[in-house]
Amino acid sequence: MNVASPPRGRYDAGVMKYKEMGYFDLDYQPKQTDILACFRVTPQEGVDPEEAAAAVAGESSTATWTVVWTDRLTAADMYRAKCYRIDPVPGAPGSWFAYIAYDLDLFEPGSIVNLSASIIGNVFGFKPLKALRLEDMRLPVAYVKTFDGPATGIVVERERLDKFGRPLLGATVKPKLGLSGRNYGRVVYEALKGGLDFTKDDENINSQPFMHWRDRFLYCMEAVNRAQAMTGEVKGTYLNVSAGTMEDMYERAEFAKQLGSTIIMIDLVIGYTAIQSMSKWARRNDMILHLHRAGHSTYTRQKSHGVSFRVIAKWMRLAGVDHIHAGTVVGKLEGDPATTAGYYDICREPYNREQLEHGLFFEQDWAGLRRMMPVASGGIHAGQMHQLLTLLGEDVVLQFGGGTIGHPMGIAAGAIANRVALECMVLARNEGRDIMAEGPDILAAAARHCTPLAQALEVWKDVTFDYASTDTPDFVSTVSVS
Ligand SMILES: O=C(COP(=O)(O)O)[C@H](O)[C@H](O)COP(=O)(O)O
Ligand SMILES: [Mg+2]
Repeated sequence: MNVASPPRGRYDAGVMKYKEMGYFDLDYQPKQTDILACFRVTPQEGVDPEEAAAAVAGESSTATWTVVWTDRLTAADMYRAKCYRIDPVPGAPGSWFAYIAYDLDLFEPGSIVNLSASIIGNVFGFKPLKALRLEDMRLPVAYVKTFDGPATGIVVERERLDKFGRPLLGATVKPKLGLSGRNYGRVVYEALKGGLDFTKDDENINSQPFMHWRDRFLYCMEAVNRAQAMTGEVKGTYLNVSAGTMEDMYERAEFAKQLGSTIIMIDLVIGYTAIQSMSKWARRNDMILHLHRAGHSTYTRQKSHGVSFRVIAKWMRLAGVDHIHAGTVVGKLEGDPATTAGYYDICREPYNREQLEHGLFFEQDWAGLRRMMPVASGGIHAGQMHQLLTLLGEDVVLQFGGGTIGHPMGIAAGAIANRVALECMVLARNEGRDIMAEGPDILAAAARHCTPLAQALEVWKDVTFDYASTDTPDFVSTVSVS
């Protein structure tokens, strides 16, 4: 900001640089209880990066554009966020990583909405900045402990489903809009009978004229019950309870419970408060809570501006969802391998160490909060099973929508192909084989005894989504590679 005349005393009326108002202090040692944030700051031409970083600290905590004497009625020195470190972004001239510390007292306990109203409230529109991105946050244990976290978590989900030692398999019903309740239920039945553990509503299935929500829930649960009886396995279908009001969502969730569903689903676009409310409901009602991250790419995908998905994943673990879409790497949607590995760590580790190569700028102690099951979904098929298992590990739901329902011999055949591909790959891995190298051979060998798998491999053999990722970590490697 342009400041005309040199400042007088700290609390004299007038405009003063943010740096001089106390929002920039490279000597500040963050406290264990501070909330930390790393922003990628791209100032406008001619704006001092340190002043820009101080402005971010100021505008996301206590500051306004001019000195206000009422600061003196508060513990202003403590309440001011402080930029305590600033580094140029490697390979991106004109951008800086600014590390900012916030005192815990600035935030209401147990409220993502309050946290986000400060950290991403209005600072992203600040004129002296060309662009701003929230890269990562460190949430202190003292703050983590004010949230309940996931109601169910990975361990209890596996216990309830009685499924161990392999990824879970799912499918999004397609086409995503237009099916009647009865035809929709047929898709669910075929997919579950064929060998999937879960089917799911898509993000935009709520209660449309072609299929009201009660029709969908009734036909889906009939399909689940029949498939369970057929296979002797526990099955589920994520009933999307997202709706225009909380009252509607509660009504839908209650009906899902009444029908015996093990799992319900919500979309990220319902908002943080609604997500936390549904999490509390899920905890009270022993329900697994699936979150579709619908809408996230509008602000997560570009490196220079927005909020990284790793921050959203952290907020969602606090807010308490059990499943979260976290990317596939090999599928149709954005997903750099290193960045995606960082998201999966946030979901599944009890403690994240700082790992710049995965985009994790801070260590994060989850303080006993349960773990989220990451969901890999979007343009994946049986021919990628070795890559999926290697890249994503075992505690993950692999969801093949088109890759089940698009099978040339029908939905059940698509499900069989996926189940056989998964089981042969898990077996090969457990036998110590190098599945990344031998994957195609392992699948081909299994396909000799499984026509549906042979057909799936044939029809999708050339399908890859090989595009450059937009969101990759920027860091200087400290590991020397010889
Ligand atoms: O409908 C699908 C996938 O369908 P299909 O399996 O037919 O491609 C999901 O909405 C996306 O996976 C969401 O993406 P993300 O998981 O990245 O948020
Ligand atoms: Mg979808």
